[in-house]
Amino acid sequence: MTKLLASVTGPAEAEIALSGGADIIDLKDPAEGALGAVTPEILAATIDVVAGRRPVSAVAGDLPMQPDVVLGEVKARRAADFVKVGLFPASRAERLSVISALAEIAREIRLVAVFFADGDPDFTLLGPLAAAGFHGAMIDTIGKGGASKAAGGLLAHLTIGALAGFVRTARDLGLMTGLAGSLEAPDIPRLLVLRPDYLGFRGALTAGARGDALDETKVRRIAGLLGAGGTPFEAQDPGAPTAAAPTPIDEAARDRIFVRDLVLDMEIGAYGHERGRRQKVRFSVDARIARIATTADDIAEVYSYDLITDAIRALVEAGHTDLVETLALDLARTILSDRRVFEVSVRVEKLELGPAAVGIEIRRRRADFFG
Ligand SMILES: O=C[C@H](O)COP(=O)(O)O
Repeated sequence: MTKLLASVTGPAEAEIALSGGADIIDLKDPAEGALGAVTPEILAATIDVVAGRRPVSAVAGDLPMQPDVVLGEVKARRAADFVKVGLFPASRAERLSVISALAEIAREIRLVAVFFADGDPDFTLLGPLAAAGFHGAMIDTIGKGGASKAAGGLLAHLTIGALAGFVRTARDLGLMTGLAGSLEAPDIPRLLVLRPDYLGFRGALTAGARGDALDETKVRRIAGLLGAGGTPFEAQDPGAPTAAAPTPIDEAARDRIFVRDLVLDMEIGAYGHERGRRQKVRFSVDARIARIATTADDIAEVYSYDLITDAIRALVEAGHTDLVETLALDLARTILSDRRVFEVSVRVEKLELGPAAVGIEIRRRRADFFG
């Protein structure tokens, strides 16, 4: 299950984060920048208060990409369970020099590299990070609050497809994965689809601005959304299938979320002439969900069509697919992995093969994939 990383300023906020249900206590000074570090003394005091109840991570600071500087700051925080090291904008050679300098301590200190979605992220560095012995890799944003908040968080800078590629590659390399960057409640179900090891929050957990104190109610709400797998409606779904035999659909208890006629260019087809080029494919998806409560006005509580378009785009960006059948099944499986969705129809049409659109339409229920 995807865990909640909560960035706190010290022992007092660590207690609030723990009471609210955070899984990882992450030390950070928001006044000092995206990865503003707390002092080793505050780190020690927080580790004392947390007392092993949860892992404690610490950021090394907003640092220049100079090996000696980074190495020194990381070593000063070796008491933490994880130390997060930012890969700030710099040349590839400079970033690589920092990564290889850290290899000497990667056996004794669990290192997590932080890419910045708005800071020239270079995911080809995932291989060198794994080779250097890093424990994990995550994405965050440098811009926080104010004007940059208006510019949006993580999803304003990287597509779901790019994030899916990051999580997949990092996981294949054996790295723990995390995503963060001015995340808000509605982002949670969209990112849970990617199954990162954790999502990181600060701004969404405070009473107001990012520098304000942590608010336990807000931590609890975000923890609840993560713990529910982004599926707060599950308990209200009276007709959720539990056995292999399909239950009859109670039409009155269902609502419908749809995406119609989304046309994207993608690599698809089993013929030689279809390889190495993109062609237009039209997607239409109709998802049956538990009836939405008449009081629901919070996007975080409602299954969103964003989840459908995200799933389509992630599959399209994942690379060549031979068959529309495979594509339709993968899409149906992804959409039904959200427990709020009871049944889905997926239509995939290739638009450039002849005078007519050709393709497939399938209808599946949760029990078809998940028993
Ligand atoms: O590591 C996670 C960050 O502290 C996230 O902070 P933010 O949600 O304010 O961008």
